[in-house]
Amino acid sequence: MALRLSRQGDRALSIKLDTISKNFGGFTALGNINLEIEPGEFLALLGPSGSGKTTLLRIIAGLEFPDTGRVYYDGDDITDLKVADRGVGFVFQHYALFRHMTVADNVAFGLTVRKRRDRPAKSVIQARVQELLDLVQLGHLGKRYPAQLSGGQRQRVALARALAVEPRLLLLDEPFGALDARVRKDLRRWLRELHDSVGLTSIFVTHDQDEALELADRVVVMDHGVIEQIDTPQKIYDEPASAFVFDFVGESNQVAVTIAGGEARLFDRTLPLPAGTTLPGDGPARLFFRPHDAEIVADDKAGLAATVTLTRPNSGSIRVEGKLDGLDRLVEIDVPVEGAPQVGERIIVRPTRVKLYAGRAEA
Ligand SMILES: Nc1ncnc2c1ncn2[C@@H]1O[C@H](COP(=O)(O)OP(=O)(O)OP(=O)(O)O)[C@@H](O)[C@H]1O
Repeated sequence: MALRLSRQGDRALSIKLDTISKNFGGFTALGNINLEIEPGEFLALLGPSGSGKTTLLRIIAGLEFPDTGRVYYDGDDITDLKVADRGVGFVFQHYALFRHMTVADNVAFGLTVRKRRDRPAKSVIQARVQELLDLVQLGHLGKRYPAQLSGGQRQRVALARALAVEPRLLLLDEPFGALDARVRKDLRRWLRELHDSVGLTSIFVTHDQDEALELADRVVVMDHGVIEQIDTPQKIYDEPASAFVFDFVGESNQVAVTIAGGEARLFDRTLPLPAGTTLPGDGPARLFFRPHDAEIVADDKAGLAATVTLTRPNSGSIRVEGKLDGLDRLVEIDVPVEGAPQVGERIIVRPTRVKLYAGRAEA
């Protein structure tokens, strides 16, 4: 079916945030945020609870106003424009459907509440609602009430409702947060397809790194009201810009070392590092590596000594957990099933790919 919605592709909005900050009382929720979003981009705002994601999304929407800085849509300064005048679609986790209205009436809501002169004819609204329900694959459920739907179906209705007003920008705040893992995964893939077929600009808030990495064209990693990194999912994972990003995105091991004279030192010896590793300046540093970027070697000078505390299957390999010698830290690595060590065995772990960041670990 040809979708009229697909015409929005050429209308997708570009957004620019210029030195946005926001305080609540004495607390800085956002500090000097600069961000440019391309038309048609699918952007994830990723960060731990309280990092400022929702506040930033609300400022982009016009539900909240920044203390300083400007917001531009397609180059126009709309910082002071009210939410109702911005033409934005929302899907929020707790933004429930109207219980007393059918699914079709819920989807039609944004159109039926328009002033008479802007309101499409009843037959046009009906056709549009049907088209949207087909788009979210609920074409046969228009007469049902929200209580008669599953959680995933309700979120799809919420999306159809958000799209009904032909937004140029879709904002989603943890829209699948309350759903079980399986449904979340299905809806995620489906949402990405929907974004591509409708062709709008979408911004998605999540604290789930898998969701951000799987869905987004680019990921904005936030912590304490500042942006730590803006990059493609691949780069966020492979080239984390800070210790925070390395730790927050993906599984990681961390060891405190000291950099001196172009070497990384642990206790009284030099730790051999993979060729090409970039070292920070002299002083305390944090060494990170991912569980799949390590191997077990025989040479006890070639890596970190540990005692195996646990082994378990992990999608085709064996996850080995060990306690590092002399450190109050566990290490986790993935090794081939063949020749995997036993609990209690002493092993030497050699990281094959590491990142080092200046500074000490937070307590
Ligand atoms: N209206 C408000 N009044 C006071 N403080 C607020 C207000 N809104 C947000 N905050 C504070 O600002 C900080 C950022 O909140 P925000 O909701 O943006 O974070 P978040 O990253 O979306 O977190 P979560 O994932 O838990 O939703 C938090 O410490 C929060 O308590």
